[in-house]
Amino acid sequence: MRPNPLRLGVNIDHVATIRNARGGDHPDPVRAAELVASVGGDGITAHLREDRRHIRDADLKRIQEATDLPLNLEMAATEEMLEIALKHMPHAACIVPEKREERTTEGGLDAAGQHNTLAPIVWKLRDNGIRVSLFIEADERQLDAALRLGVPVVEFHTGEYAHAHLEGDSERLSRELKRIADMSALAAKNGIEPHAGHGLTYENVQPIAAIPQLAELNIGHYLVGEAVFVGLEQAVRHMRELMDDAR
Ligand SMILES: CC(=O)[C@@H](O)[C@H](O)COP(=O)(O)O
Ligand SMILES: NCC(=O)COP(=O)(O)O
Repeated sequence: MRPNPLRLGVNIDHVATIRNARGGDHPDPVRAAELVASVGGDGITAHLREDRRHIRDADLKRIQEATDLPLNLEMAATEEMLEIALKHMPHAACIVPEKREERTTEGGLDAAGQHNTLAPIVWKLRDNGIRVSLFIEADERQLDAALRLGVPVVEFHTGEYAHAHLEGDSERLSRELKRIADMSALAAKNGIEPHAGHGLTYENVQPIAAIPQLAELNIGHYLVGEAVFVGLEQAVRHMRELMDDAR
């Protein structure tokens, strides 16, 4: 069986982090989105955090106007974010868990424990034609909950996998990889399109990219960091090559 094509969504949040460090307008995440489009990235991901620590409201419209690439808006499950999503109508909305004090998204969304909170938000987005995705751990209980919510897409949080790789813990790494592979197969079998992302790098991306059912990887922090040394275009191109080789 030939695996599905694997899309690369580039998360440009941390271009905005650098911009915000000085309060001006440089570097502009919109310019990053244009560069991603020019080198064949498949989509732009942007997380409008409740505390606006990187992407800001005004960036969304500017990103949408600057490129034709589909925008995947990462958002917390709140009324405020729902309203913003409905105003901007991104191609996709990925519901993520959010804690103000966290350094980054530390785990997956508890879709199983929050069905009643998530359901009206998921349905409202879906009824307005936005492709809804849930950012969850690769775990059967969470996948079941995603099925019950009727979402077309889940994105598996690869943070634990990335930590295991960083720490050189090969046993944990194999375990994490297996659960992402198993849950990707189960999602696809049940008609949900599996995506993955968080903490992916040149060094750890290939085993994930080789999972045949995965349709999209969303990668940001590492690419923006690497862009400091080689430029964003080259960083995206190289990531794309590694993903294609792994396929
Ligand atoms: C949900 C997720 O994983 C992304 O939004 C990404 O990591 C954004 O960066 P921060 O988590 O650092 O805000
Ligand atoms: N959903 C994951 C994402 O968009 C990118 O995460 P990271 O590569 O910035 O860790």
